[in-house]
Amino acid sequence: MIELRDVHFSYAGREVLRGVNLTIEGEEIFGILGPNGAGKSTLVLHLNGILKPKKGKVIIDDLDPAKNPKEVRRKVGIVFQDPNDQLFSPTVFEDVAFGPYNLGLRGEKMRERVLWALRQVGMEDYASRETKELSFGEKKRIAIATILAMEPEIIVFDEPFANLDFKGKRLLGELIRRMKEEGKTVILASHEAEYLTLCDRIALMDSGKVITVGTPEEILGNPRLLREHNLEVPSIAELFLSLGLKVPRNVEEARKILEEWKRAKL
Ligand SMILES: Nc1ncnc2c1ncn2[C@@H]1O[C@H](COP(=O)(O)OP(=O)(O)OP(=O)(O)O)[C@@H](O)[C@H]1O
Repeated sequence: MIELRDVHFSYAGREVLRGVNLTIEGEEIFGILGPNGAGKSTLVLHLNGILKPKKGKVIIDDLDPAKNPKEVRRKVGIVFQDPNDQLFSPTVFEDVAFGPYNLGLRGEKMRERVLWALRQVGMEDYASRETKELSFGEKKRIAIATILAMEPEIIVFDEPFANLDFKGKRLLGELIRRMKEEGKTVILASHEAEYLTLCDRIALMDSGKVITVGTPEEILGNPRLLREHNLEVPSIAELFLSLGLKVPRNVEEARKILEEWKRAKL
């Protein structure tokens, strides 16, 4: 369980988290939605002790990341917004192997883990490539693999879909759903509401505060609330709402809702 209790944080005296309260539990995909500068990345960096609250508390399964960063980092993996902050080895293999090596994996076991993680993001052919030569989107996928390779119970993605192509987005969406099925907690921070339709719950953040927490239907299906906080209404939400229909969470659900709607119209 992840709990944030009245978390305050300032950069050089400027308060950017102003009393954040949140509880995230068990197998769920939890979205943190907010405009640029809302404090999403700052909040995310509190989840494994990279940043420490100036006031308030973060608790991860009874552990305080500020006091037990090592234990917490085994549980919580964070995929940073910029992959250049995550990748530092000469080759892709070495970058992805860094985490498993530190967890004590060696030899064939480590190799298998690295190749498995690369497969999850569709990058299995990139193991021997030089990291610095990759495109931004390719780096982004490798950065995701470096975290997957450590098999954290809780995985946090900061703007994961930005700069990914169609295949990258599809694979990541499937991966996130699979991780939830495997019992993991997945946290997605984004300013783009359209990427959060797959969430079970979404916290809307603005100006360092959680404004409200709700289901995708409650948050994404509320264009007035989104616009009030300078967020774009997903076109799929706009379309379904204009037809008087529920906002779907994925293509299959959209198809079902439309089929029922067509049947009711006939
Ligand atoms: N290292 C830093 N030093 C000083 N101020 C910072 C630093 N990092 C972030 N800030 C400021 O803190 C506020 C919150 O930034 P943060 O990156 O957490 O927001 P965000 O919601 O993730 O934004 P975005 O959607 O643009 O990624 C912003 O006003 C930002 O300018």
